[in-house]
Amino acid sequence: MIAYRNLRVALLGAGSVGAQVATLLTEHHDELASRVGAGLDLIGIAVRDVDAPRTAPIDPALFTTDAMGLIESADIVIELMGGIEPARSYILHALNSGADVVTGNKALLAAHGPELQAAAEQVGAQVYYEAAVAGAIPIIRPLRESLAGDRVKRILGIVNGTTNFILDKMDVEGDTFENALAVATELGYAEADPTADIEGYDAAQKAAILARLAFHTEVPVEAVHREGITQITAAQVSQAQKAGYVVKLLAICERITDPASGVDGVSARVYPALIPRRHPLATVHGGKNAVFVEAEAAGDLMFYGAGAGGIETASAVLGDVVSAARRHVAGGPGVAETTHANLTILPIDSVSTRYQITLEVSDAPGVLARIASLFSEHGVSVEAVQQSIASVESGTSESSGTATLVIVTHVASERALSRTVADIADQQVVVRVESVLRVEGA
Ligand SMILES: NC(=O)C1=CN([C@@H]2O[C@H](COP(=O)(O)OP(=O)(O)OC[C@H]3O[C@@H](n4cnc5c(N)ncnc54)[C@H](O)[C@@H]3O)[C@@H](O)[C@H]2O)C=CC1
Ligand SMILES: N[C@@H](CC=O)C(=O)O
Ligand code: NA
Repeated sequence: MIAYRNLRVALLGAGSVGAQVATLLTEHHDELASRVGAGLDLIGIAVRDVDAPRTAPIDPALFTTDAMGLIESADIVIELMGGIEPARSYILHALNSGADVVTGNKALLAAHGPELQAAAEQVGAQVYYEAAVAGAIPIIRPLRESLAGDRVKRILGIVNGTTNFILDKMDVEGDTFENALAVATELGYAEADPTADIEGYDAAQKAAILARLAFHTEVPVEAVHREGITQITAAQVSQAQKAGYVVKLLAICERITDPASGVDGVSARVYPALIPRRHPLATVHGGKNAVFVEAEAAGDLMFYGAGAGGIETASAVLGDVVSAARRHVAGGPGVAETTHANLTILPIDSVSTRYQITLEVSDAPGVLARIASLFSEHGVSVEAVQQSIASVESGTSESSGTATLVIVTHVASERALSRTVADIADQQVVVRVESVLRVEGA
């Protein structure tokens, strides 16, 4: 039985996700009301242009350009415009007006999360953001609530649908980067400016959010080491395939100890990495995401599903709307988030992992031994060396007198590895360092 007054829901933005949220809120009205114990009435949608053509069947009377006025009449405000301003001002206005806020805006949360959380706490409101990381996949709630009694050791995530879609198309279909990006944009996966996806900014924002929740520590997005996928070539993808790996853009959040100083802290980083094809993350195809969590007591957990897409992400948004509405009905404070652990955020230099280094070298006696000795001088242990294939296959080795060496190391520190690579690059017998890729999940 519904005893509570109907709750007034305002939506800001009617793009890929917002339009789906509006449709589901309307179509599922009665079902949601019975789950919450109160009707959820969509009272308006703030847009830039009320007359713009829409693909979703939304009542045109809901559209308004008066976002501030709409916010002031709402119990729950859903922000799905993206970007920093005016989203930040609208959310602060909503919180100060006593409304709970639901958002999928990871850019804003990564840049201004502490400010929004403080504003919410001050007025006893709550900010919900399940859609901000890995779209439809429940990962914020599991980290904030289900794993609140455990100790997370490491998170290894494919958290950007656009880049996973592109790399997967290059791997499985041999598609070009440009074509795959165009399709990902058409499917509604990409950000308004896809640079955010392909240069790793979006994944870095998500890594900052995940690390904050996992390690109870503020992690500024600027402290997340970031590399995108624009340097990944078709040749690297195909070489990885031959060697039994797949290239994935990974977000890694990890408790580590700096090998030089012994300082304990947190590493948050995003880069394209090689993963063995047998690893569960290697089977994540298309726009799908997966977050692999290693916790002290729980062991390994994997969260998998749609990381992007309008209707899929709308599911996560609606879950948050239901949580916010239930809190209104039941009363009481929301779920507390703590950043009391205050761990040191360690730079990329403090990280240790495995590496694959591809070199073009003179095809002469003693070269391999010289390269191997440089690894050993820097304390980097070599696991495997392969004399490639690529230059021989293309018939260039005989004509150019060069060979390709693919070297995989055991776990080494980033510092030792970069010194090794710098020394290798200085050798006369080395024509060029073709690529240095980290190997994860092995
Ligand atoms: N598309 C996806 O798969 C996912 C998106 N998100 C996030 O959800 C949010 C929305 O994403 P999309 O729907 O894909 O973006 P979108 O670009 O399709 O839609 C945003 C809409 O907001 C409108 N808008 C922008 N500024 C406005 C303003 N000042 N006033 C009124 N309307 C304004 C735009 O005109 C556009 O219609 C973003 O923060 C995005 O990062 C999160 C997870 C997945
Ligand atoms: N652009 C993002 C959308 C979801 O967060 C992505 O591709 O994952
Ligand atoms: Na999510």
